[in-house]
Amino acid sequence: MPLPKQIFIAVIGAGGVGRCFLNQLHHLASNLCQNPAAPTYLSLILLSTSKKLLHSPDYRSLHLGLWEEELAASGTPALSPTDLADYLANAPSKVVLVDNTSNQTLADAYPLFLKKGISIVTPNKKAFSSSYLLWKSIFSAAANGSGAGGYVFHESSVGAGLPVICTLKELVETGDEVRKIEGVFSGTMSFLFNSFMPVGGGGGSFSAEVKRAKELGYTEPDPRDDLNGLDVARKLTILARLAGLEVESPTSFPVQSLIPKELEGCKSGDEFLERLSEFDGKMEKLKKEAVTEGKVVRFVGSVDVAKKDVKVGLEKFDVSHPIAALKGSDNIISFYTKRYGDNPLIIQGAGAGGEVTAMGVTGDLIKVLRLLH
Ligand SMILES: NC(=O)C1=CN([C@@H]2O[C@H](COP(=O)(O)OP(=O)(O)OC[C@H]3O[C@@H](n4cnc5c(N)ncnc54)[C@H](OP(=O)(O)O)[C@@H]3O)[C@@H](O)[C@H]2O)C=CC1
Ligand SMILES: N[C@@H](CC=O)C(=O)O
Ligand code: NA
Repeated sequence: MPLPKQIFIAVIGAGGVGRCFLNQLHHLASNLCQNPAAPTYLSLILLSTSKKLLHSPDYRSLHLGLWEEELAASGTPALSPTDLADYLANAPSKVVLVDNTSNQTLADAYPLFLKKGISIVTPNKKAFSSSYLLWKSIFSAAANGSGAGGYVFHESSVGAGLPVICTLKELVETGDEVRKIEGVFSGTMSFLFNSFMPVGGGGGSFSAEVKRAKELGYTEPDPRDDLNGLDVARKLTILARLAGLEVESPTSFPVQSLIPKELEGCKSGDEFLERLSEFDGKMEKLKKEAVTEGKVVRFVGSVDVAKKDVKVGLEKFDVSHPIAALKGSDNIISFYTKRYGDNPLIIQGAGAGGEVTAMGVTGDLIKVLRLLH
């Protein structure tokens, strides 16, 4: 009978994605500990939001079924990344940190966690799409880079749970030549244009659809980060880097913003959402122009690897184009490579939402658990 293995899990962020991840973790933990061939005990030792912290000073497992009540009752504030790294590095077995936030300070500390042997799984794009220096520091510290530290996986940082990053990595690692990546990379933008400007006419007002996208959990915590194009620019930065381009930052190439000039000074996302309807007329005009030409408008992006060209913005499409036919929060990502020739490898499906994003995070956790065995 093999010895049971224990892995400690620390989860930061319990919002739309974090909440779904915790449910999936509960399911996974129950299954793994019952595996008679190789039982693994996943112990949740820390759970934190920006204001509250639940943690186990003696590394005993917290109750996965009761996290919500216990976190709500906690009066302890969150730990700084340095204190968090010290606490996790002292755990008596391997640790996986699950970052379900969009926090930049935490992302900046990934090299520190990895060097201490802590593995990371995350849907947070910030670490992989900020400076190229941070990208290099992460992968030179990680065991699945050129370092000796923990493992790092971030499938849900592009296309939510869709297998986008693992596919691109396999194309590259098996010696294919990736020439161009293009498509719809934002669940929010896809939802907005599919519902505001559907093929066949109709659709709600643009500002009402933005509010709906937020309610459905598709947007970033602040929806302006979607509408300014930066979320798509971050995803393309990640894909371009994986395809071999040294993209310096998500602002080092052309990105079209849909934020009206007059609203650039809004103090909060809520103020922005309140005032957005003042600009619905502008979006209606865009819709009318496209309809007159028998087309629809969609928010797309592309990486041309040979030309080292990355761009993000609005484009018009014939109503018969596959991009015009997308539904809901669907992403569509086409990889043009030497091996696939003129018929690209295409990945399509929901590109935002708590459950599908958490699936990518839980899938990454399973990959780390296999490597830690
Ligand atoms: N939603 C989606 O469809 C997708 C999301 N993602 C990514 O997943 C991540 C989470 O998104 P989502 O769940 O929608 O966002 P939410 O805003 O719903 O949740 C964010 C969570 O992170 C917590 N948090 C923020 N800052 C900190 C901090 N400094 N320390 C501890 N906790 C913190 C928040 O706590 P508090 O409430 O106290 O602020 C909250 O619990 C983001 O990086 C997003 O880009 C990726 C793909 C798809
Ligand atoms: N806000 C993002 C969430 C996933 O990355 C999107 O809408 O695609
Ligand atoms: Na993905």
